[in-house]
Amino acid sequence: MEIKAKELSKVYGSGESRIVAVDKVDLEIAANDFISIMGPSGSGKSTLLHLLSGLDKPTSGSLTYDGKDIYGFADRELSAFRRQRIGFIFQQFNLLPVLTAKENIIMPLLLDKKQPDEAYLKLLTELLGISERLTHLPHELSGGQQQRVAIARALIAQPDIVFADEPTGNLDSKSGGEVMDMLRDIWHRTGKTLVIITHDNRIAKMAERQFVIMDGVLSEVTAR
Ligand SMILES: Nc1ncnc2c1ncn2[C@@H]1O[C@H](COP(=O)(O)OP(=O)(O)OP(=O)(O)O)[C@@H](O)[C@H]1O
Repeated sequence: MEIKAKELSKVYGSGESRIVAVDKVDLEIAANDFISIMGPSGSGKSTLLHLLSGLDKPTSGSLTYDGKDIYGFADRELSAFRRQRIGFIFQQFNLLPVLTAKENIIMPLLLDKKQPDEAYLKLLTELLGISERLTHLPHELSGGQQQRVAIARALIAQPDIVFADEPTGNLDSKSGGEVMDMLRDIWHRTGKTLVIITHDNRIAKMAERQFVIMDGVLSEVTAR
């Protein structure tokens, strides 16, 4: 899937309190890209991620997925598109506390009344080292294990692209490193597009294409 953002901007407030959180971002993401976006706190990382993934609408500019303007979709169509084509990984894991690891993983499919492909579920959970933990509740798992469950959930519907918002932000450096190694391994094996935002330079450097964002202005730092 090819994603094209043209002059994408998000402005909050007006007058003295006007903030340009994302400033005319042009970005082309090819299928199979592994992209990192690094920037300090308040630079616009989360806002850009929300715009790129259709979670939020821009003030101006356009965004297409394989030529389709996703902001032109009706709300329900956009939600279904996001569930089926886009995976999300959050800093806070966002697992449902009353569901087991397996139930959390397959939740996106159940919302679309689909059954999981058991072979794919097995492959994913083995790759992520959580196959022995599937009947556990989130609070019975370590932070790193919870994030690995969240990664399986992001991938279960076989999306084209995965967005990760500070995926290691809540982990110590050892489990953060493991989570990043697994994400990179899965990216290699599946060829999905992966976009990670981070303020950690070591994580940013693991990506194939590296970007920085400052005051909402995005620039690529890798030579292509
Ligand atoms: N809903 C909102 N209303 C007003 N201003 C906002 C809103 N959301 C974000 N902002 C402002 O937009 C700018 C970019 O915020 P954003 O959350 O995208 O930064 P970030 O790089 O993700 O920061 P962090 O690393 O701290 O999460 C900041 O100045 C922030 O205060």
